[in-house]
Amino acid sequence: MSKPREDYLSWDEYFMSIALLSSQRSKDPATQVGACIINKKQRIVGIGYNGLPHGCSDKELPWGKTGDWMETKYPYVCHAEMNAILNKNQADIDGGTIFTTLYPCNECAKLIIQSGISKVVYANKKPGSVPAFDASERLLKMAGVIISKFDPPASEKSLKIDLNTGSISLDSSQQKSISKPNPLQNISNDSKIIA
Ligand SMILES: Nc1ccn([C@H]2C[C@H](O)[C@@H](COP(=O)(O)O)O2)c(=O)n1
Ligand SMILES: [Zn+2]
Repeated sequence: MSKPREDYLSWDEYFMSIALLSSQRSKDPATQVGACIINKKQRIVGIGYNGLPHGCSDKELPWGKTGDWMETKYPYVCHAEMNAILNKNQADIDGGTIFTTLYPCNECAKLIIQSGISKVVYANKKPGSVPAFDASERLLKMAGVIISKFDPPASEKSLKIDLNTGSISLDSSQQKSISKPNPLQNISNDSKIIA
C-alpha cells in the first residue's frame, strides 16, 4: 500500500502561506501585508490585505510615506487585519486566530480584541520600538489575546507557484541554508516584507 505524502504544509504554515499569498494582492509599493482568520474549528473565515477602501482610486490617492500627511498613504489605507475582519463570512469569530504577515498596529489590535479573536500569529515585526506596535502589544496582552511569533519550519521550505502552467511545488531541504537570510526574520523599518 502506498504511504501518504510526508512533505506537506503544517496547519500554521498553511494559514500563514494564505496570508502571504493574499499580501500579493496589495498595491502598496512599499509594504504588502496579508491576514487570514480561522475560527475555533480551524476553518478559514476571513482573508484580507492592505489596500484602499472600495470605490477609492488606487491611482488618485497617494502611496508615499513622507511629507504632508494628507499626501501620504497612511490616512487612506485599510490594514490587512481590518479587511480580514470586515470580510469575515461568519458572524461569530470568538476564539478565532488571526495569521498576519506583519505585527498588528494599535488600531487593528482594537478590532481584533472587539471581534473576539483570541490569538494572533505574526510572521514579521518591525525592529525597535514603534509606538503603534508597542500600544498594540499593551492592548492585546491586557485583553488576554495570545501573541505568537510564527514558527518557521526547521528546514528550508518554499512554495513556488507557476501561474503560467498552473503548477505548484513545495520544496524542502533537510538543512537551512546559513548564507541565505530568512526574510521572515529580517526586516528593517523600511524594507518590503517579502523580498
Ligand atoms: N499590521 C499592519 C501594519 C501595516 N499595514 C499596512 C499599512 C500600510 O499600507 C503598510 C505600512 O506602511 P509602511 O510604513 O511600512 O510602508 O502596511 C497593515 O496592513 N497591517
Ligand atoms: Zn493595523
